[in-house]
Amino acid sequence: MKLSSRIPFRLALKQTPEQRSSSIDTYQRTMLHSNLLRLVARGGPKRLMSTATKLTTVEVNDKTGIATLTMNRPPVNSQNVQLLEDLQKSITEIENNKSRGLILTSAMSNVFSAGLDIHEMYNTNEERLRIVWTELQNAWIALYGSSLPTAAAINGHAPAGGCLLATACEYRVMVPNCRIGLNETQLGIIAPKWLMSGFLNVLPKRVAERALTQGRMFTTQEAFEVGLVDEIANSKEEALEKCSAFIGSFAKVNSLARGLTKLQFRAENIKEFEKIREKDVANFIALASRPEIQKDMGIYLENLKKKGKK
Ligand SMILES: CCCCCCCCCC/C=C\CC(=O)SCCNC(=O)CCNC(=O)[C@H](O)C(C)(C)COP(=O)(O)OP(=O)(O)OC[C@H]1O[C@@H](n2cnc3c(N)ncnc32)[C@H](O)[C@@H]1OP(=O)(O)O
Repeated sequence: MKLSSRIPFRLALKQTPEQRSSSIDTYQRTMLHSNLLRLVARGGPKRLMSTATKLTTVEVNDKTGIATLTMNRPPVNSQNVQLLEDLQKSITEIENNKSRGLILTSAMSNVFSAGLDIHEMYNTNEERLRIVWTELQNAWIALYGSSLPTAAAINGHAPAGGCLLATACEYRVMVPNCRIGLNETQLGIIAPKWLMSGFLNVLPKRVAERALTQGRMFTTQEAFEVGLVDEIANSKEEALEKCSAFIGSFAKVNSLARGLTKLQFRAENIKEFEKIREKDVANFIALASRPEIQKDMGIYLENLKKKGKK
């Protein structure tokens, strides 16, 4: 089951708060049960494979059984609807193919992901905005809610939505001289709580609050010092090796117990997210449609283009 195939939230909205909370618990139980079945199924033999969607590839190492999911949308892996959908397909595939863990990385040489594709939000209609935001939510919950061990080999810059994907993983290894962070306040926008939750999981509250209010982009070294990334690697290859070593550290741990323990840690955030996900889409549409936000997006895109030409 894809975690994004979620509780029947429209039904839950018609219920009393008590009924709603019980529906959410039912969802959680269903989610844990389905992840449990997947974990039990994972006990079988490993398979070697290499597959691709339009914008992602999945390669499973036949020796370690670890899958590497690579985002490949030049020039900067900005997250359009296609990339967000392909990420979900690849995550589901990795969860179903008996892989031992998932490493997320990028095919670009200096960018992990530039976050949401701003072109997708600029000069568009409400329906498109709804699709963009829903697919971002779906991609995030598929990664954040996966019971597999997950790690990000951050081989380049990871602003905003790039940081979101990296912090949805359990472990992060980053190459030097890049930047990572949630820069939303710098753009004059407010990231919703669920979007911050991975960040809040890994940083002390005080550090997270300051970084989020400043819209701070950490250098690799700074990110390592505050704990936003776990290790620094000198190359993408080394980052992949370190991520594999992290996933390998669970080799002797019962995978069912591991996965369920992880999900218990994340259940509260997932539950909160499920409660507000529809409202969150409406909020995003309202925010992104505002004329002043549209104007700022246009200026931001122009500046990015000018910078690119320098
Ligand atoms: C203003 C946004 C308003 C949003 C409204 C509501 C949103 C509410 C909630 C917010 C949640 C998530 C938000 C996001 O994820 S928004 C995206 C934020 N991302 C950024 O700010 C990153 C911007 N990009 C960069 O800083 C740099 O590109 C880079 C990633 C550090 C890479 O630098 P580089 O020198 O290697 O490449 P560069 O020359 O800058 O870019 C190459 C081309 O790619 C285009 N481009 C870069 N980033 C984006 C992007 N996010 N969306 C679309 N296009 C992007 C850039 O314009 C260049 O294009 P061209 O070749 O000149 O045509």
